[in-house]
Amino acid sequence: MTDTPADIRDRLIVALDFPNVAAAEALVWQLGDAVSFYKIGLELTVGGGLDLAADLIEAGKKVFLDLKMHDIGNTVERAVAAAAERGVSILTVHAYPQTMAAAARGAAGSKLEVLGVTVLTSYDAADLAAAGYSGTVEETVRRRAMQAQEAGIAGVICAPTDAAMVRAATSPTFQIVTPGVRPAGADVGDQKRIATPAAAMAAGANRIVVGRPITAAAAPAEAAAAILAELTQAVGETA
Ligand SMILES: O=C(O)c1cc(=O)[nH]c(=O)n1[C@@H]1O[C@H](COP(=O)(O)O)[C@@H](O)[C@H]1O
Repeated sequence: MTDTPADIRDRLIVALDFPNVAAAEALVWQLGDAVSFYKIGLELTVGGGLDLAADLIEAGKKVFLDLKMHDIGNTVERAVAAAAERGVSILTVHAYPQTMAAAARGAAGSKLEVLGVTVLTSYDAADLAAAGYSGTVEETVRRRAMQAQEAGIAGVICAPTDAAMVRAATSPTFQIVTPGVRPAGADVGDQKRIATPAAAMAAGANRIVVGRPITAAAAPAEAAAAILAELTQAVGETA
């Protein structure tokens, strides 16, 4: 079955990494109907993002609350349950087994998709080693993806360069969402494990997260349209 234009739109999640609601709303206004899914992360949450999440949901948009939770089980379970009540579509936790199991309990019976953050896209092998891990990036991502599936959460966040390996190691319904996406020639910034929107799709990602290539573009609506066109073509090629 091929994707409708609305399905393609839902595959692009725009990261609203802004310090306040006014700046985020200005971008949402500029992007209009072209974008249906927004991510509210740490910076905007501190800047009033939870109220904006409610407004976006009210306006018919989907919201990914990127809080990367990691705490004792009781705290995570209750915080995830509270997020589910807000009507957000996606919530992140760190991909530790105890945390993911608690998150699964908190989301039980709701429509909230909990995703485990495997290895940040700003990490390479040296960063992982410096954090005290002995396995390779690939081994760590694979283990965490399998533990996410075992814990019963919806899927993971991983780099687009990991997506094919995660897809092969997990069930077809397991959700793979990839940040670290850069259209060809775009500024890489602090990301280390990146790929283009088309490559992320071809590797098996369900959705991509894009921030600065849209939010810092001179013409954000045109940048989003170009990425959507690339996704449309990539989905057509993999169908
Ligand atoms: O959980 C995330 O969304 C996330 C995980 C990860 O490994 N890497 C990563 O970049 N992100 C988020 O994805 C977005 C990427 O933004 P850009 O690098 O500006 O496209 C940011 O909001 C990050 O917080």
